[in-house]
Amino acid sequence: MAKTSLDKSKIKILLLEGIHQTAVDNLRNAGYSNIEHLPTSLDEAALIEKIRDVHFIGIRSRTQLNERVFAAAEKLVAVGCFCIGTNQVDLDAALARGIPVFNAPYSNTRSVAELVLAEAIMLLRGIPEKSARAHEGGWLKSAKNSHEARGKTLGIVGYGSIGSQLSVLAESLGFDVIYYDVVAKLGMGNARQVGSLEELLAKADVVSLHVPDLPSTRWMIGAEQIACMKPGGILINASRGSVVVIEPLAEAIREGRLNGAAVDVFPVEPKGNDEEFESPLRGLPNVILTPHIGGSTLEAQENIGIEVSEKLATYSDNGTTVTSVNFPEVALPSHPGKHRLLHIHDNVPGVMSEINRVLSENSINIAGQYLQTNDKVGYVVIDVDKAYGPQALDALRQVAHTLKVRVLYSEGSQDI
Ligand SMILES: NC(=O)C1=CN([C@@H]2O[C@H](COP(=O)(O)OP(=O)(O)OC[C@H]3O[C@@H](n4cnc5c(N)ncnc54)[C@H](O)[C@@H]3O)[C@@H](O)[C@H]2O)C=CC1
Ligand SMILES: O=C(O)CCC(=O)C(=O)O
Repeated sequence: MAKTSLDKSKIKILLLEGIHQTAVDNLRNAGYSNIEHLPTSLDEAALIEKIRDVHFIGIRSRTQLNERVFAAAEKLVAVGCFCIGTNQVDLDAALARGIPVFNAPYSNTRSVAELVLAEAIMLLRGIPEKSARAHEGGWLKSAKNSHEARGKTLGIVGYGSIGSQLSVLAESLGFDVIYYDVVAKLGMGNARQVGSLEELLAKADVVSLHVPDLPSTRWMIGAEQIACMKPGGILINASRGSVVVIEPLAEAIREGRLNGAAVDVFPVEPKGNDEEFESPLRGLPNVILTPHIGGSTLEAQENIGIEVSEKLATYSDNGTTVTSVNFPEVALPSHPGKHRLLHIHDNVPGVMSEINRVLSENSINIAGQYLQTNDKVGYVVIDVDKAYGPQALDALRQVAHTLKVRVLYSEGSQDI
């Protein structure tokens, strides 16, 4: 009997952190029924236990997929980050096991930009403090430290998707926009790139951070940088908690050197809504603290659910890895009537000739072959006319430097 693929109902999908229902619906419509959908993240011990028989996992920013978790994930085929940032995933550990990681690079961009703009206006007017006082029965009617946005300088650090979207919205409200980025970028509208972080900090009334978590951005705003900011300046961080050293920021607010701050992301964030949030910023005047909700709008979450689940289903069904953040990108046609082999291996010389030797020795004629590599991994997809026999598959798995082999039969179901 011809070898048959693993039934889709046996492909186990684990979705954590309250990923939007659109993801579940989309995966079900694509034929995947074995879906566990949990509202929270899992701690490392629970995750290690659960991930052993999982083929696809979906997470947001809270779940840490580290080397120890990947080591336990014996059946894992792909990871979906239902967010922009992928710093919570050890991308090299995934790559070393032949596991592509996908994300949603644009779906919550607008949500973050809108929140930051609103916060800039609220902080320029001292609203957090005035509102808190009114809630307590006080009446802080005063124009002291209250400013229009018009004509103020907004300094954006990291002029990528969010930074540039914010730039457009802010300019339409009358901000003068300057930005600092390590890459030369064309400014939107009248926005101007400045040559250094120090220059931006010295010129901006409001500084907003939109860099990814990288070794080069870790703690990039500390005491020295805060001291470079304009007296009475405002700092907004909706990027990552590793970008700003919190204590000097708190001190600058306490001493009145800065007029306000909005912080959405923290060095340590509660693991769930039941855990207490602790921060030196708690209780400080004109400081907006939000629980990492920059991208948490219904619109963004709905779109992210669709986008990332589609990427997972497409990879599962036909091997396409386009937009993966750690993997060689291959765009594949559908393969009616063909049997598709996915071979993932260390990118070292000689692997392709070994694969082709095995195919030739087993009289397997190649109908299509698609190869991409990155500096660590090679990903080759081979379509053939007849089913791979167990002997050929075993030989392909034995090829030195093989990381993972999967077969997708033309019916669309697969052998994992
Ligand atoms: N608070 C929240 O809920 C959310 C937070 N984020 C965070 O925002 C970050 C930015 O998102 P996008 O704009 O989509 O990313 P992006 O990749 O489009 O833009 C990042 C920009 O930062 C620049 N950059 C990198 N290193 C830099 C450095 N040392 N100094 C100055 N610029 C530097 C890059 O060249 C790039 O232009 C994400 O990586 C994520 O961590 C994203 C979405 C939601
Ligand atoms: O929605 C989330 O959990 C995280 C949002 C975020 O920080 C991102 O998209 O990078």
